[in-house]
Amino acid sequence: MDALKKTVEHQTSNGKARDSTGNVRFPVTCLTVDVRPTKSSQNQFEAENIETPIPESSSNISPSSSNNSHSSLDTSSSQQGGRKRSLKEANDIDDNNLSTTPASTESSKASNGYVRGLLLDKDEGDREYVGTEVLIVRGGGGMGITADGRRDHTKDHSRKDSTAVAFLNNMKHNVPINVILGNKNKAAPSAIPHRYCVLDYFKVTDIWCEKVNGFVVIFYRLEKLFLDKKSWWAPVGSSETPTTRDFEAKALRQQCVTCTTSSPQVYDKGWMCLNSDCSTFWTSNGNSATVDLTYNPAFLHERSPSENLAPPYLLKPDSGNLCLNNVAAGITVSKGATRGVVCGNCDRCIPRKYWNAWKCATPDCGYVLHAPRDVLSASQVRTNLANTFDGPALSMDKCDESIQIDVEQHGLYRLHRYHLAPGNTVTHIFSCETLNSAIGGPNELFMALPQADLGLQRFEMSQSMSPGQLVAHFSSNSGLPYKYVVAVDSKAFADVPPELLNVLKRGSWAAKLAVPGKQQELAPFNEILTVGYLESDKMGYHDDGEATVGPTVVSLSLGGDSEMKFRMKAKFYYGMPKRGDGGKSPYNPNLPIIPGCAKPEDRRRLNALAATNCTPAELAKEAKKAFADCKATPPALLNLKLAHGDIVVQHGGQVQKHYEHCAVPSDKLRFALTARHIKPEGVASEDLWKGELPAGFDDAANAYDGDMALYEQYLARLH
Ligand SMILES: O=C(O)CCC(=O)C(=O)O
Ligand SMILES: [Fe+2]
Repeated sequence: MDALKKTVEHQTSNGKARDSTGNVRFPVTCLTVDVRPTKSSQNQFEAENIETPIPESSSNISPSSSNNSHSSLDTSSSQQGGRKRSLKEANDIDDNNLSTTPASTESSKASNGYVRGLLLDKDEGDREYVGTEVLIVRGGGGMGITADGRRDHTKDHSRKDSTAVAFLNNMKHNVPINVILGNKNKAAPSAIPHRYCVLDYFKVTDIWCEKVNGFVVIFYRLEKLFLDKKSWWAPVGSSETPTTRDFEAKALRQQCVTCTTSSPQVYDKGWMCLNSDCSTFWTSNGNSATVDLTYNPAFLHERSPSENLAPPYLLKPDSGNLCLNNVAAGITVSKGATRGVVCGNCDRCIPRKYWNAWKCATPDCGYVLHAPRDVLSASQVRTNLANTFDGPALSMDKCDESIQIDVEQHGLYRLHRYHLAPGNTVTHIFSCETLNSAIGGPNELFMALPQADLGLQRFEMSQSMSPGQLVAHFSSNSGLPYKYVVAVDSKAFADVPPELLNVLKRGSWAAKLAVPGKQQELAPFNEILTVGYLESDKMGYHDDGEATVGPTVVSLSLGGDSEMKFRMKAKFYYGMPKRGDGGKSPYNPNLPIIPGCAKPEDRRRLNALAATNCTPAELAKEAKKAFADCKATPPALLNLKLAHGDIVVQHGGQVQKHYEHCAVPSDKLRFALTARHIKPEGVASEDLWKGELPAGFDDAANAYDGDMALYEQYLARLH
């Protein structure tokens, strides 16, 4: 049975899409939707932002036909990113090619050189055309703010740009594109019923160059792949699809006498050479083309026969049921399954907001599709089985030379304590196979968690440019309510599955090892945040330094591997919030020079200069010179390679104040269970009971002891 799963990840375009008011003008971008069918013909959308602004319509032809079926994409799609970061930061997982802010070039690479889908939404500029069977769209990139303050083309497009190469590949290899229309598109021939609606499959028929604002811009003509049915977006009352078509009727195509390139007659004013390399490009009788152009009706009316090639999957499902039970284990955690499905009742696209189900948000629809609960073992989701020895694990962590490390062994656990500042540490406690497979250990915990009713869901980002946008990872809170960017309800410890209390005990054990001799500083943990990462989910850079949270944060990692990276916040790394922003955030001589920061010698020199009576402009000039060769984003100074069963303890206010961390899982399913001490004074009195632990929980006899008996057994085997 075919069904459709789709999503669009809305991503900012690295600040480029902000208008003069500083608001992100979303969506000015065109998202390519990478559509990949699975074995079971479930159709899956994976979106990539190809940053293609679409110009406004200048003309419309009268539409044809009638069929009101449509599929829609919900705006509440998931966002790569994390808990409490700004969107800028959410998109800012910088090093090791982990950028989540692809420029158009990167997107095309990610689509393997083909355009899989095209989103046409809020548009700008001229000459966009959205007909019922033909589209004319402008390629992305090359936009900027003009001297008179308008957003327009400020750079030439090149046929070598990855977007252009991808469209050309689609045209030459006859690969269809799934087109989605947003309801902010002014060129749409009829009202678009949902925020995003799937139009149909289209093929690329022509690619040519024009001039917009004096710059070369590449245009694409797309034609509906199958012409037998009236397009659902045709205006009501428009004529039906003709039963016969004249496929021979073509617009004029003429070879240029200067460059011999053939161009179609796109505009009714007459033919022009549309090869941007030609000296006669975009001229008519020796004069540059005017701007008040209307399309050549013959070019718009051209049609080519439907292809013999059937599309790889149905864009609109013929049934709402996904046969997920019949497919390989892991489908519900694979990237495709992290996306939306089309509602079986009302065609709306439903994001996977809940761990266990897709639930349609259309009022009174009531459609729910349950995600089967695959019971996966940790070894099924781990691709890198490096830490699967019986004895203490090997370390693969990396850290900057400024960071001192204590290496210890506690039973079968290896412990690395990284000193970011005196009394401020990040401790990595490495597990191993013997510990993981112990009774009540990480293997059991990992298999039990997805079955437990933790209420995991993707919450809405409060700072999203697109209301309703969801964070990428699933989370649920237990114990005292933990307030960060998303409003997460909390389950009382009295009501949580025993596995979470087991995690809490392990966390307390780990914190005592990580922060030796400071037992009195360790306020008891009274909250656990469970974060579930499906394939490709990650958490962007953020800190855990909320005022209501104690100084010790401990996380247990279960399932897939992950990197956990720590970097200094830009302000502390460079001595200014952001390097190279034209002096808007000037160098601040009062910030501490922390070991591991960029150019400490220059910082000292700048600070000495600041202590003289130099002007702010002189200081800014010197700072600009000193940091001219620095990358804009600080590098990770500590990169922990977390494996199943590993525990990380962050301790000390400066870890959160001066540094930020991110989690980048590499496998299909991972949980991070993070315990904190929430200061009760910030919690509403009616919620305080939620943090109360069952009687006997704190008894020494019930505490986790680091599985010391297993260590003894291992030693006995060694000797
Ligand atoms: O996924 C992880 O290991 C880290 C999670 C985290 O940083 C957090 O929940 O604050
Ligand atoms: Fe965190």
